[in-house]
Amino acid sequence: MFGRFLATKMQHGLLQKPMTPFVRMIHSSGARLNKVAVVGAAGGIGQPLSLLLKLNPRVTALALYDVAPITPGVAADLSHLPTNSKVTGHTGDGALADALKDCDVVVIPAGVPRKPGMTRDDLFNINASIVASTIAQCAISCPNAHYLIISNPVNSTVPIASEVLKAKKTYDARKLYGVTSLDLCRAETFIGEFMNKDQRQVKVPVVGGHAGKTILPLLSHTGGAFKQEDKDALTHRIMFGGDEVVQAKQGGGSATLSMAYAGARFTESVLAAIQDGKVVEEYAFVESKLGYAPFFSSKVSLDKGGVKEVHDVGALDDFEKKLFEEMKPELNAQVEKGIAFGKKYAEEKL
Ligand SMILES: NC(=O)C1=CN([C@@H]2O[C@H](COP(=O)(O)OP(=O)(O)OC[C@H]3O[C@@H](n4cnc5c(N)ncnc54)[C@H](O)[C@@H]3O)[C@@H](O)[C@H]2O)C=CC1
Ligand SMILES: O=C([O-])CC(=O)C(=O)O
Repeated sequence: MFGRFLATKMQHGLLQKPMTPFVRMIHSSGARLNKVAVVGAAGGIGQPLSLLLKLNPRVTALALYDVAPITPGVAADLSHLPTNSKVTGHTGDGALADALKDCDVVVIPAGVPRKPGMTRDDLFNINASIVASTIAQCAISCPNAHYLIISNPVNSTVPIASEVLKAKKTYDARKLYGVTSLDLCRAETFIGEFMNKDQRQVKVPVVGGHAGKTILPLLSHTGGAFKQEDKDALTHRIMFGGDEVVQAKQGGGSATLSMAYAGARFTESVLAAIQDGKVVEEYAFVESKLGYAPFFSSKVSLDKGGVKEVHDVGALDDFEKKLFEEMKPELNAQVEKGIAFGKKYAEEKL
C-alpha cells in the first residue's frame, strides 16, 4: 500500500528515492540547486509539506520557520532522512531573516485555518497581517525569490503581498503566486471518479479565485459529456471541497494533507521551471491583465523568471458563462479588500 503511494508520488515528480543516481549526478555536476523556506512549517500543512519538500531532490536547503517553539524539533525530525537537502529549524526573534536568507522559493502556509460555519474571508483579520509581515521580511532577506502563498483568504492575501512588495520596491509580478493547486487536485479526483477514469490522466482547468463560487472548474474542457444535474453537483463539490473537509474535521481545522500534496506539486513545478529552464504549465492565482480581476487564477506558463505567460480561459459553455459572470463581483471585492489593506499596512508599518 505504502509502496504504491510512493510510486504514485514519484510519477508526479514529488518524491524520488534518496540519493538516486540523478541526485548524485546533480551533486557532482555543480548544477544550480535551490534553497526553499516554509513559513508556518510547524502547522497542519507546514509539517507534511516540509516532509514532501525534504524528499524532493531539487531542494538542497530547506529552512523551516514558525512562531511555534516545536519548529526546531520538526527540523530535527526531518534531518534524520537520508536525502540531499540540509534542513534547518528557525523560531524566535530574528529567526525569520535567517530562514529566508538566500532563498529561491518561499512557501507560506502561516496563519489560522477555518472552523465550521466560517468563510475564508473570516480569516482575513488575523491572516492579513501575518502574510504582510512575512512578505515584508522576504523583501529584505530574499528579494529575488518566488513567493507561493497558501494562507487564506488567497483572493486577498496575494494582493496584500503585492502591495507590500511594491512599497518595498521589490515587486516582481512574475514571482508572486496564490496556490490554487488543491482546486485542481479536487477537480481531477472528483471528475476522474465520476468518469471512472485514472485520476492522474484527468485534466480540468479551474479558473477564478480560491473561495466558494470564485472557484470555477471548466468541465466543458474535459471532453466528457455531463448531464446538467451532474455538472451542477460536480461543480458545486469542487467549489466547496474545502468546506467538506472543514465539516468532516469538526472544528479541528481544514485540509492539511491534501494541501501539502498540492503545495508540493506546485513547488515542484516552480523549481522545475527555475532549474531546468523549460516551460512548465500550471494553474495559479497571479496578477492578471485578462480584464476579469486584477488577480485571477488561470493557466500560466512558467520559466526561469517565473510567470512567462498568463493564458486566457478559452471557450465557456452557457452554464460556465453564467457562473463566470456571477463570480466576478465577489472576486473583485476580495482582491480590492486585499489591495486596500496592503496599501494601508505599507503606509503605517513599513
Ligand atoms: N490555498 C489553499 O488551497 C489552502 C489554504 N489553507 C490555509 O493555510 C493556512 C494554514 O492552515 P493550517 O496549516 O491547517 O493551519 P495550522 O494552524 O495548523 O498551522 C498554521 C501555522 O502557522 C503558524 N503561524 C502563525 N502565525 C505565524 C507567523 N506570523 N509566522 C510564521 N508562522 C506562523 C502557526 O504557529 C501554525 O504552526 C490557513 O490560512 C488555511 O486556511 C488551507 C488549505 C488549503
Ligand atoms: O477550506 C479551507 O478553509 C481551506 C482551503 O482553502 C481549502 O481546503 O481549499
